[in-house]
Amino acid sequence: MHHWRAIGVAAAFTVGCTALLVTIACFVSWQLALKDQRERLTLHAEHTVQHIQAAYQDISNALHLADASGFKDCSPAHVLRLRDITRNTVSVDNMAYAPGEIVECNSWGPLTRRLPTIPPAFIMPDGIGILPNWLPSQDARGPQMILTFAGHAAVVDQQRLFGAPGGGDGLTILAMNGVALKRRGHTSPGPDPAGDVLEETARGGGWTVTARATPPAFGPYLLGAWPVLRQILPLLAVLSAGMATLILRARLSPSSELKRAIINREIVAHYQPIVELATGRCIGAEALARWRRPNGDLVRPDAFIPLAEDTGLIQPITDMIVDLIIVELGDLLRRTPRMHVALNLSAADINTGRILTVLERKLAGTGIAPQQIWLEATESSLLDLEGTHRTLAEARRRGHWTAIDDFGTGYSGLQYLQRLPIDALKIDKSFIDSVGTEASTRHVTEHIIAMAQALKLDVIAEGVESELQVAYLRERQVAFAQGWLFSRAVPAAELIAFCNRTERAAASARGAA
Ligand SMILES: Nc1nc2c(ncn2[C@@H]2O[C@@H]3COP(=O)(O)O[C@H]4[C@@H](O)[C@H](n5cnc6c(=O)[nH]c(N)nc65)O[C@@H]4COP(=O)(O)O[C@H]3[C@H]2O)c(=O)[nH]1
Repeated sequence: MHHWRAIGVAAAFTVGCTALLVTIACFVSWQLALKDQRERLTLHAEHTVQHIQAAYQDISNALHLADASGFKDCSPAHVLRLRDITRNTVSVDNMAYAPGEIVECNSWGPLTRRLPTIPPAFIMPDGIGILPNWLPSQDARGPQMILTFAGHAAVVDQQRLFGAPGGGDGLTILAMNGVALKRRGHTSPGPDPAGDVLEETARGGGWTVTARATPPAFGPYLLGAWPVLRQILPLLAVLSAGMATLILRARLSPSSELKRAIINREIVAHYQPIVELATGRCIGAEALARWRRPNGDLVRPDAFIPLAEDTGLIQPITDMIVDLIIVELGDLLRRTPRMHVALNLSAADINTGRILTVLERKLAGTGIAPQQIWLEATESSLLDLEGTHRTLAEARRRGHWTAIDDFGTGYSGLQYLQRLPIDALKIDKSFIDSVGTEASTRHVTEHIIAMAQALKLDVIAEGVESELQVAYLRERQVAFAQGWLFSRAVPAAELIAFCNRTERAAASARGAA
């Protein structure tokens, strides 16, 4: 179920990621298109400036030629001269003579209707006046530009003047020397009233030209780009699926699952009672970690403690068990000072001694005495003898009891035991199992008990499952035991009930005696 959910998440991730990648690709290509348009706009403005400069040179020559001709009378010779100049100047459509308030003649001859002159919008440094946006009539030719000098005027097609190469594609010249330009088909100068616009300005030879374009909006651009996008879509989907697989693998790896379990506080503690064989009373319990999965399954420590030890996750687990002991058994321990809880330590906890400061910090102010927390080190984890010695000695100095767990499964001999600062020894279940059997280990069991007693260590038998084993242990003065015969590892509430029950039973046995 858990995996199906993860696969569902991965599928959703793939779709989401593909959509995101498509959006990013579209956005980036849209931005590139805008950048490209901006560059073309700049180029267009620069070309226009160059074009105007060249055309202006021509027009200026034409005006100076007209002036130099000396004609000021609109005589046929004057008109002929104007016609000649017009024909020989590419940019100029017509030449006129207007020394006062009306235009007197042009290259076609004297004017038959009265046409008043209009003052220029601005004057260039060389004295030529310029009037853009002149519409002689509502004819289809569009706005004209009039350049005047010493009574003569040159009429120029404004659109042709600004029709520099590099234009097109919706690029237009918006203004010249600060004057907004009318375009063909537009009745008023200036930008379109709505929408985003891009504008770029270029300067040169006394001319300032602003070019303008309407950039494509994101939505319409996408529609245009869809055929290309469709081609790369499978590639993006494969890329997303690859990423989803990698993430899924990392998420489903046992160590990341365990890490998540720790963060989600899925690690819980069960407690197995330790009983005094002489009275049957509960004298304490061993805290044993369990992993309660979100679906309620309880995972045994053998399935995750080795992984936790390998991946450095054992220390947060130990800390979590300490927290649980304080919260769940705090009341019991405060009420019954002779009771203890045994905490399993990992090799890392023992070698570094870190657990001692953790315990000191966590126990402070709880009313739980250090001697109520027994520290168990498995025999197989005692690799670093010096570190172990230091930590166990310091633990005892702080008041904790120390015990060797699973004794007999490693290679420790009497000499080794003698040197370790410990209070108790737990005999591994495999030796207790041999009691009453013909197994060769049964002699070792005898030997371990004798050895522990010789060293004046408390002995706790682990994995006691039968009365026969109890009788055997009693006979050899083994004081304490734990095992399924008494109780399995149970949640805190059941442990407390078990201890109360054994306490009442022991009291009534004492009363009866
Ligand atoms: N068949 C049988 N089994 C019995 C009987 N009595 C007790 N047991 C089991 O024997 C194990 C005793 O714990 P252990 O030797 O410390 O061995 C523990 C301990 O080494 C490790 N462990 C458990 N909790 C922690 C922890 O919080 N930290 C560390 N570092 N190790 C832990 O995992 C090991 C296994 O723990 P569990 O699976 O809980 O298994 C427990 C307990 O449930 C019995 O009569 N019959």
